[in-house]
Amino acid sequence: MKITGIELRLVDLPLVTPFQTSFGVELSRHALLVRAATDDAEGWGECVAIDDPVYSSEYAGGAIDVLKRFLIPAVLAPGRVTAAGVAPLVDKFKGHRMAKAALETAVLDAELRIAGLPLSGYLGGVRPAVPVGVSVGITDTIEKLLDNVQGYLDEGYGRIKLKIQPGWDLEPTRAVREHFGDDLMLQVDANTAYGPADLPHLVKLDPFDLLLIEQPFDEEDLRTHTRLREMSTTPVCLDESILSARSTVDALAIGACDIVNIKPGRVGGFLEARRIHDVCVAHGVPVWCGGMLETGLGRAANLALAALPGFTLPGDISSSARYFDRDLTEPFVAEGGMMAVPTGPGIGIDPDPQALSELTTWSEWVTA
Ligand SMILES: O=C(O)CCC(=O)N[C@@H](C(=O)O)c1ccccc1
Repeated sequence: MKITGIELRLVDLPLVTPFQTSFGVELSRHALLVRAATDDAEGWGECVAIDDPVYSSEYAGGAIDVLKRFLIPAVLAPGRVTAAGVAPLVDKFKGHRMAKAALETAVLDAELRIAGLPLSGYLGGVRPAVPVGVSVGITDTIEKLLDNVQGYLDEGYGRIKLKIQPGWDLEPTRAVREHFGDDLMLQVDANTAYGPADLPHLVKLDPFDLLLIEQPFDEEDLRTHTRLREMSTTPVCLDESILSARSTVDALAIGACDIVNIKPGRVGGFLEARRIHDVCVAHGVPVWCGGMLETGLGRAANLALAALPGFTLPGDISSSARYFDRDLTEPFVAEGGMMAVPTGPGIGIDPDPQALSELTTWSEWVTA
């Protein structure tokens, strides 16, 4: 496939409410989009890097720079490219998995649109709809948290994920469990906010019968995750530590997790995400699809991945309205805790031209 040009575009989607995690408060989603133009179709990729390098080392400004100066020229140089050929072309540039993922996805989307093949079918999806949950940010009070959770349950979400951090963990988790009962599918996400000294404290989450505790310790500290699994009955899930199929094998080999959160943007794209899925299925480890406040473009692609057989736990693929008054695309809506997998070619959805135009804050064409 010949790519005639690549467009980088920043869009600014205000969040309906501030989203507080252990690493900061998001007020709006500044998403970096990559559009691959060919004579027969265009493909879209969404870079999940946020504004500041506080979730991982990547950030939107750095992704723009590495895409413009290194990744895009490497992919355009041969004159023709396939999606499977993107990773080998950019492998010499270390890291920058989120930037690489957006570029690979744009090329893959264009390729599949030309072939008339939905991303889900291409990846090996087996479900027409997938279970989805919702991520609930840290709030000022327990009462506000309970109101927020009630609101999401009223919208039909079956799984609740609570953000936790030191000082906001046992009490909010206990309050939600006691208020909504034992049947609620409930999990927590610490985003690396704890250290080895917190092991005895985190074991106190066991009585709340959580689905999992997500990434309590540093991305590079697999051993303390292993130690927590030895001390606690709550399944341990990794997020930030899972960068590739190789790092997944290492994490499983030392018993660092029971469950894996797969985010295609974090691991370099959907092809590596599928490899991680396959490694986990081979080890009997359940996976679910994490979210990074994606617009409908990234949400559509995540739904395709979540249709693979090993994705047996609800993903963070909430309705567009959970985050945005106005999405870039037709809004995604969860019904009864489920969301339909797009069936159109490629990611199966296009940005609304007016929304794209009005929400764009910057764009630039990069050609060979
Ligand atoms: O529903 C979503 O898209 C967000 C789910 C979520 O909580 N993502 C968290 C995470 O750590 O997993 C996150 C949010 C913003 C930025 C980075 C990470």
